[in-house]
Formats: sequence, C-alpha cells, structure tokens
Amino acid sequence: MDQSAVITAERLARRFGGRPGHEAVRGIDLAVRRGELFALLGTNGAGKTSALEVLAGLAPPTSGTVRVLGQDPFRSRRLVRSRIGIMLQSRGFAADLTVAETVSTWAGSLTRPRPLGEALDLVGLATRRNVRIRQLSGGEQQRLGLALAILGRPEVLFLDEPTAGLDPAARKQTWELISDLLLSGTTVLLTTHQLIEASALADRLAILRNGRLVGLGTPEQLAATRPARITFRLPAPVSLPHLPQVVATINSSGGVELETQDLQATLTEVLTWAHQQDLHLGDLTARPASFEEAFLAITGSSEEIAA
Ligand SMILES: Nc1ncnc2c1ncn2[C@@H]1O[C@H](COP(=O)(O)OP(=O)(O)OP(=O)(O)O)[C@@H](O)[C@H]1O
Repeated sequence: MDQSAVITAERLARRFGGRPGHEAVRGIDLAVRRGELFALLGTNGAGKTSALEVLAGLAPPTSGTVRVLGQDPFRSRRLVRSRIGIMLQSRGFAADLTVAETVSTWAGSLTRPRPLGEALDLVGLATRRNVRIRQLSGGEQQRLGLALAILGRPEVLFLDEPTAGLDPAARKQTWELISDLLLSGTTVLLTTHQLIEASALADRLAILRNGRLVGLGTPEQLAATRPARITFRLPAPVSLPHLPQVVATINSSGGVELETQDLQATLTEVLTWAHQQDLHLGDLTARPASFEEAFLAITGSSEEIAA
C-alpha cells in the first residue's frame, strides 16, 4: 500500500444483493495523493458512485481494503469523519427548512465550521439563504450539497457528480471553487461522466467500465495511449514511402491518413520524403490523439489493465 497516499483501495469490490447479486465494483486498486484531484470517470452504470460511497466510508466493501487518511473509513468512521467532506447525488434535505437553517443544522455537528455567509458565498447561494429547500431548483440543491461538503474545511473531499445539472455559469463557479480548494491543499476525489470536466480538472483519472479499472493516469498519459494522426492530400498518384510502425490509409481521391505512436519521427519522414520528391502535400495536419478518443477507445475495448 502507498503510505504517502491519502485514499487507497486494494482489490476493492462491492456487490449488491448477496450472491450472485450484482457486482458493481470488481476489484479496483488506486492511490490518491495528497492535494491532487483524482477523478473516477466512466459511462452510466460503470460503478463510479458505488466505488465513491465505499471510498468515503458510507458503505463497507464486499471485499478488499480501503484507507482514508490511514484509517478504515467505514469501521473507524469516528476518526475520519471530521476530516472529510462528502457530497452525494441523493441529497435528502428536509424540504421545509430554509437554506440557512439547513447549513446551520449541519454546522452544529462540526467542530470548526465555516461561517454560514462564507459557505453560501462560495457556492453562489448567498441570495437564497431564506428560501425553503422545496423551492430550490435541482441545481441549487446541488450547490447546497457542495456547501455542506465544504462546511467543515475538510482535508479530503468526495464529490459525486458535483456539476451534474448545473447551468454553465454555476458549473464554472463550481470548477473555480474546486480549483481554490486544491490550491489550499485539499485532496479531491470526484466522479463525473463529463470528459471535458475530467480532463480540465483532474490531475489523474481512473476510467471505470463494468466495475473494473480500464485506464489510469493523467489525461495526457491516457491520450498518449492512442496513436497520433497525420493527414494530407497527395497531389499526384505516387506511392508513399515505407513508414515502419505506421498504419496508412489512402482513399480514392488521394487523401492520406497515417496513424503513428511517434508523431515527430513520422512527420519528419513524411516531410523529408515530400521535399525530396518535390511534392506539395495538400491540407496537411498533424495532431496527437485527444483525451476523448482515448476514453472512447478505452471504454469500448475489452482489455483491462492493472492499476
Ligand atoms: N442499491 C443498489 N442495488 C442494486 N444495484 C445497484 C445499486 N446501486 C447501484 N447498482 C448497480 O450497480 C451498477 C453501478 O452503479 P453506479 O451508480 O455505481 O454507477 P455510476 O458509474 O455511478 O453510474 P451513473 O453515471 O449512472 O451514476 C449499476 O448497474 C447499478 O444498477
């Protein structure tokens, strides 16, 4: 186990409904470092929420080991509770309380809560403090959930789909808040199925599919698992040079697409060849694979990797 990690999971599994039941999380290993934003990414039903609930200590694993700040977060909940913040998708607020009453009630259970006004300001709910929960929009309830999660100034924050259902302005505000929390040293583990959110915010990501970890790394590392592409149009029906390790496709109108793991080397070879042949390559483009391409390839493939 990585001793420097703030959150660790070893062979974490979670089954619903006894045996055989449904195995929502099937043995994942991960280690989240202090101060990083680690995202669990995956399509609907991949097991993100099921894993987050166990990592946050809200449910025990069926098998495997979880540690948060060195403790078992389920069995030793008392020891970690004051140091973590949790925001879930299902909120369960009391409909008749106001926003301020809800925050104050929660603050009463914390040792060092933020002032009410500060917490509401941070999530953009300052003008809604006297509104009853049942009159809040879904996005506002979402933000109230975030206010409660950060109320106790947690060292470790667990966020389940923190921007789901938010309008673009509220989403941007949430991203900025999360970035500020990271700057102040908070460790954040969040789930999302939004690729842009994951690649923009996360230091590292774990991609889940059918309860298994199928990708782990920085957005750049994951993108680099897919080939880069060079495209151009041939001005005349000439043969391409021999390009080792490159997959070349040529269509009937002279359009060429090259897939390569070494963009610089292949591009150099192509340009040198074109120069020697005195060819002008039309519409030349060269680009590395995007994170989105990698995600689609990883979640669509049957290969699974170890952490
Ligand atoms: N309480 C439960 N009882 C039985 N099955 C469950 C329960 N909760 C989740 N599941 C199943 O476990 C699987 C993983 O669900 P989970 O909510 O963890 O996925 P997710 O990746 O968070 O999906 P989403 O993006 O849709 O929220 C799904 O097949 C789901 O139907």
